[in-house]
Amino acid sequence: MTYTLILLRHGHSEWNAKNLFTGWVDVDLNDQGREEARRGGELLVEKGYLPDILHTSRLKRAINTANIALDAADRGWIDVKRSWRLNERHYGALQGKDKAQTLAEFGEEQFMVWRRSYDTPPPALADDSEFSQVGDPRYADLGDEMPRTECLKDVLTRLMPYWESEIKPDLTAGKKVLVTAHGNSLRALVKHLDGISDDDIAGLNIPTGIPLVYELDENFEPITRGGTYLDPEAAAASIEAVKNQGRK
Ligand SMILES: O=C(O)[C@@H](CO)OP(=O)(O)O
Repeated sequence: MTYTLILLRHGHSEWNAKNLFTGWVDVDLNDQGREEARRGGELLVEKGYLPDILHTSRLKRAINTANIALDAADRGWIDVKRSWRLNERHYGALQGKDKAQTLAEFGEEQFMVWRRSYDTPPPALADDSEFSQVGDPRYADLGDEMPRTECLKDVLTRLMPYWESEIKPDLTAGKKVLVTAHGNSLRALVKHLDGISDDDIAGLNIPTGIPLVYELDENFEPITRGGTYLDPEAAAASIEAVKNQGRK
């Protein structure tokens, strides 16, 4: 018995284009992102990976990526589950800040610790900031779990209960599961699936809009470590672009 899990990072957003830290700010896709999502859906058809169920975050760039991709695959009718546990990493006080300016102000080392270290979160975001999500009705059910900042380790901690209680049961039921989420929530999931060390995860980046397929064995371990991108060339180019954000 093998299980099929398809991971899809949302396409380019308005803030990816502006080079701003985004996190939980609910920014929409731009034209490039919508096109990436459509192409992602076409790839699902071309390579024969039609999902049976969708799991998304509660952020519109992931929701709209899924809608566009599934529409392109004539699969808009499948069941959907949404969870804040798939949201992007909360970027704390960096939300809304320019990546290039942050790099110039704090230097390469601190910039990369905030972006890619496993267990050092950025400073917390004040509740009265225009970029805070405190008081947003979509997170009314979170109570004390509402983050003000997160490192990747925090993301993994809040993601794992959802993986166990919602995604794994769908896989066990024999469904092809599509997860549309974010650069850092997918890095956390991939870290878990591939058993990547706390140090090595710093070097892993997820491209926008390109489906990444994991075939998992009965113990939910990848048959091919790292999974398979449905368009490997486009994935390699996009990974470079993500890596170099803030450096233009
Ligand atoms: O700004 C963000 O929320 C993330 C994803 O776009 O950026 P980074 O790749 O720098 O973690």
